[in-house]
This record gives sequence, C-alpha cells and structure tokens, in this order.
Amino acid sequence: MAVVAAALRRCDGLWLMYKRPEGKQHGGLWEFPGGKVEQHENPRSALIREIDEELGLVIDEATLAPSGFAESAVTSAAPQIVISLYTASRWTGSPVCHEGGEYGWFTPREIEMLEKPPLDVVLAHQLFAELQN
Ligand SMILES: Nc1nc2c([nH]c(=O)n2[C@@H]2O[C@H](COP(=O)(O)OP(=O)(O)OP(=O)(O)O)[C@@H](O)[C@H]2O)c(=O)[nH]1
Repeated sequence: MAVVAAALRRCDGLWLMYKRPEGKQHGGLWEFPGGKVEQHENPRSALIREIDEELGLVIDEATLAPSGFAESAVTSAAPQIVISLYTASRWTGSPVCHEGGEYGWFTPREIEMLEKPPLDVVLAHQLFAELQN
C-alpha cells in the first residue's frame, strides 16, 4: 500500500505533527499527516487531498519536495506499506482536525521525543538529518 505524508514547516521553523485518533491503527501516536494513495491518483494530488480532508489546509503544490521514504519490514505481519514524505512550506487555511485526533507544532528535538509509529521514527530521522546537512 502506498501512503503519502506531509512535513509542514511553519515560517517560525516549527513542524506540524498529527496525533491519530484512538481506535485507529497506531491510535494515540504522532505521525506526519497524510494517507493512502487511491488507485488512479498521483502521490502529490493524494497528499493535497488528504491534508485538506484531515486538517482543512490546502497545500501549495509548488512547495512540495520529496524528503523521506520508509517501508515496513518484510517480516511484519501487518499490511505492507511504503510511505513517501514530502516537505511543504506554503498552504492556505489554519489546521482543524476534521477526522478527530489533534495536532501540534514542534521543534525537531520535540518530534524526536514524541511517541510515533515505527516508520515515522525513520522518516523524522531522515528529514532532520537531511536538514542539518
Ligand atoms: N498518514 C500516515 N500514515 C502512516 C504514517 N506512518 C504510518 O505507519 N502510517 C500508516 O499508514 C497507513 C495510512 O493510513 P491512514 O489511516 O492515514 O490513511 P487514510 O486516511 O487514507 O485511511 P482511512 O481513509 O482508511 O482512514 C496506516 O496504517 C497508518 O498507521 C504517517 O506518518 N502518516
């Protein structure tokens, strides 16, 4: 399953993380917001749709840049997923959690400390390591 996620960077340098609603897979954990790419959809438009549905933000597609990739372990019993992470620096609207859950703005150091699904640990590491270079 192909999943796309966004690392939204505010101009003050903080990043948005989304806490999944309880009851969903990985409920209560903090992730980069996004969701599954539907059939016949390209990854960038899937990401723009998901962020609008989930948070009511319309990302400026021109600012999307690929910045991370993670895949589930082949040995995992859970459905296999591949996540592509894109950074985004411009959007319209203010976040509202339309599908439950909550959001927050964090420093990279704070994101490191949040409880996250395993693939987000990898994505956060790639994102912030890349930014330091
Ligand atoms: N969106 C998102 N999903 C992630 C991340 N990391 C991670 O393991 N996942 C997993 O990837 C899958 C994507 O599911 P989702 O629930 O966000 O997607 P969706 O909105 O299209 O699903 P739904 O419409 O069935 O609720 C879930 O199993 C989720 O736990 C992440 O950073 N962002």
